Amino acid sequence: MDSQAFNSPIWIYLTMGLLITGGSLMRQRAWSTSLAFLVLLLVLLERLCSFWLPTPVGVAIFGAVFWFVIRTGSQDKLLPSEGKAVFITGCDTGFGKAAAIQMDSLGFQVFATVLNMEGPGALELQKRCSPKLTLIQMDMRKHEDIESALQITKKKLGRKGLWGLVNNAGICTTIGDAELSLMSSYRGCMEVNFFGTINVTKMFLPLVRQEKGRIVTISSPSAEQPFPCLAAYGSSKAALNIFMKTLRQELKLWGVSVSTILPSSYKTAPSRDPLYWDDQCEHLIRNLPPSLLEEYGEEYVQETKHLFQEFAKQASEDFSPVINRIVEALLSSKPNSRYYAGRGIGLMYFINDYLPSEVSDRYLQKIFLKKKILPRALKNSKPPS
Ligand SMILES: NC(=O)C1=CN([C@@H]2O[C@H](COP(=O)(O)OP(=O)(O)OC[C@H]3O[C@@H](n4cnc5c(N)ncnc54)[C@H](O)[C@@H]3O)[C@@H](O)[C@H]2O)C=CC1
Ligand SMILES: C[C@]12CC(=O)[C@H]3[C@@H](CCC4=CC(=O)CC[C@@]43C)[C@@H]1CC[C@@H]2C(=O)CO
Repeated sequence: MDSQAFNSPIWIYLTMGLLITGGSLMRQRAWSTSLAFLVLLLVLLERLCSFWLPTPVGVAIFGAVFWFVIRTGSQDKLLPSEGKAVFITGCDTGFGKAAAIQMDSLGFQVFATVLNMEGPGALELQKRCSPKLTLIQMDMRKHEDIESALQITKKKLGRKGLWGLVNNAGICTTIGDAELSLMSSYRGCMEVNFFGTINVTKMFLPLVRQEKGRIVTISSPSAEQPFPCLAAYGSSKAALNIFMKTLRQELKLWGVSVSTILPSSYKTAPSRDPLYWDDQCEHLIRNLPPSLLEEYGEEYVQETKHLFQEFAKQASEDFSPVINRIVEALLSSKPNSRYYAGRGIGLMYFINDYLPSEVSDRYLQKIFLKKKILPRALKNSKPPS
């Protein structure tokens, strides 16, 4: 093919279209026959745009139409919710409480666990939800609590199994550099986010297998991307992610679907409470080895806390993207293995998946914590070349 053939905008559109197609289909797992149809649509659309429109306008229209086709083409049908039993952890606050209320309103038989049966979250659930909802006290660090929750659930279900298990509960015990984070913080995150979640999953799996149901786990992009100062939390979620990916493969035989939800940043309990992070920061400074505190400096640790508290102010207060994804993962006729929930998450993953790590690392540092203070020991030394 001579070089003239490549001066047509077709190659720009086609490359862009296939890149968007590939990325979006991978995201949506829409491995449907629409691929051939979509490629033909790309070529036809390009001919129309390149004949009658200047390239930038043509690319813009082409991109908009293509995105619309992808978005509508990948919506699956939803199964009925009436009478389906769902067990959801961490309903005192945040996504868990909102999801329990939403699922109860959709007719699910909800088993909602809370840490504090007399807390405001539990009282709100009792007030707002139907009598079908069962509140259960459960600290997922305690095997006996999980066992008790399982017995209560089984007694209520009778001969029925469990359609859905929503692993929502999770904590972030510290915001700090990986080197500065205390081992107690690493263990605290692992105890709840990993060991607690897999213990609940293993104990409730027989009930879910009985219904050929769904397991939905709320993870975090910090499990897959190096968010600064979230090594303890991100590591625990990374361990959880690989557990769920493995489980998804192994449970196909049983007809059980396993999905992971990856939310962006939301103003739930941890982000709402600056005092929580003041305490975390004071605890860290009190417990750091003196030599390490000397090398980094207290002002460096305090800056991290202040930047995080500033970041938390811009977190979204509308939880509906997450709640809608949870319901979709429970009721879709073809649930995805992964769901992104929130603004900017697609771009974040595009940068992470397709651009050099230098770019994606810098992007994360820009969007999350724009640190300006250097560790004390570096202030007098030459910057690395
Ligand atoms: N808020 C956000 O920006 C994001 C949150 N997530 C994840 O969403 C999930 C829900 O968290 P949020 O609603 O944001 O925060 P949240 O703090 O409002 O809710 C966490 C829930 O977990 C429960 N919990 C904590 N320790 C527990 C334990 N030992 N046993 C049983 N339950 C326990 C709490 O009572 C609370 O109800 C978590 O897994 C979190 O990692 C993921 C990405 C973003
Ligand atoms: C840790 C926590 C939940 C998260 O996963 C977010 C984090 C703030 C920075 C983020 C931005 C994103 O776009 C993806 C999610 C996240 C890594 C949040 C700070 C407090 C949240 C928490 O404690 C959850 O239990």
